Amino acid sequence: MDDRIISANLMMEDQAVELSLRPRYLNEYIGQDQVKENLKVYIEAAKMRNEALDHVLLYGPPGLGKTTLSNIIANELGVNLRTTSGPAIERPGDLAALLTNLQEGDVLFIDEIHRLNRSVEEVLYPAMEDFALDIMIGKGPSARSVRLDLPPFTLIGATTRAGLLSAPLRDRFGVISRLEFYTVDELTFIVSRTADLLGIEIVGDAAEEIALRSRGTPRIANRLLKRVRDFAMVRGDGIITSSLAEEALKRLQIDPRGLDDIDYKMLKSMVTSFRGGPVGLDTIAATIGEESQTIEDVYEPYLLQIGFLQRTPRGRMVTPAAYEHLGIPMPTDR
Ligand SMILES: Nc1ncnc2c1ncn2[C@@H]1O[C@H](COP(=O)(O)OP(=O)(O)OP(=O)(O)O)[C@@H](O)[C@H]1O
Repeated sequence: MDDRIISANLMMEDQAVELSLRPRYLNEYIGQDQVKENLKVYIEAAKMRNEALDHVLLYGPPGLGKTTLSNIIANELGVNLRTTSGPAIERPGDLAALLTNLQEGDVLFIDEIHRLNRSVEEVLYPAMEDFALDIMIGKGPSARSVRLDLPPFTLIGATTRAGLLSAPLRDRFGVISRLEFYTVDELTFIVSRTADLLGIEIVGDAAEEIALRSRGTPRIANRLLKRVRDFAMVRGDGIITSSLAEEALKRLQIDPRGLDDIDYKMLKSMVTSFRGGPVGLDTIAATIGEESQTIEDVYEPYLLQIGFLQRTPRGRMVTPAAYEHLGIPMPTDR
């Protein structure tokens, strides 16, 4: 059989599993208590008034469950969800087509909303504010604009950092919620829940073992669980015990704090080439051959969270805790 067909099938299976793992209602969504409690009130109030929920901006590092939460909001409201992403909407007409296909109360989810281009963003302003679409007819001096009414809808935007949005766009969201990294207890719960749903037997402290190395991120926790399951099937009897989990995670080169080789590369190059900093983000990126934005969105937030990195006005600095974790003595004159 054609390799591409096999991998396409595998991808579809993977996606189907992913979808079935997604919690569908707020009470199944673990953690993010503050965000959840507030959303419960806003959703309830919108339902009581029979209105569309105000527009919601969700921000936070990737894999914390922004897409999952948007699905839940639509389910809780009992409306349809249309999903798209900033880079997928190339022209104003693409957005107009999406908006005119919405039904009253529907949720439009735009992932990576900070990547919308300017001309598309401008179509979004009146749509968000007045549920209206301004269409230009003709060109040059005879051009005129026609206003088209849209059904009331809820826009949910997701982004890794709220600061990446232009101010006029950010101001048009009535609800702005930041998703936080999950605690080890919450992640342990998520790992156990996923294991249950996938019929994986996991015993003792193995779920916590995986949670500890998941960088506060459910997506990583679920991914590690699946890889550890592979080891359990091939090297053991399919049951994930604590010692098997530890062994498998070691082989996956994930250290006890969840750091991977890129974190190491970054911290070590800061230590060896820049005496631990301060050093600018772009310099770090160039030194280790990664995109600045990837470092800022994916790697740095967790390193800041666990206190291995510090942001100062003069650049990033490696902290004493990170030196200790790396087993490298800190320069005394720093
Ligand atoms: N709060 C949560 N409670 C339970 N399971 C969760 C939670 N958040 C995420 N998950 C699980 O983690 C999986 C992976 O998360 P997923 O990749 O869907 O995050 P996401 O919503 O795409 O993140 P983002 O949009 O923030 O990048 C989900 O399929 C779901 O099973």
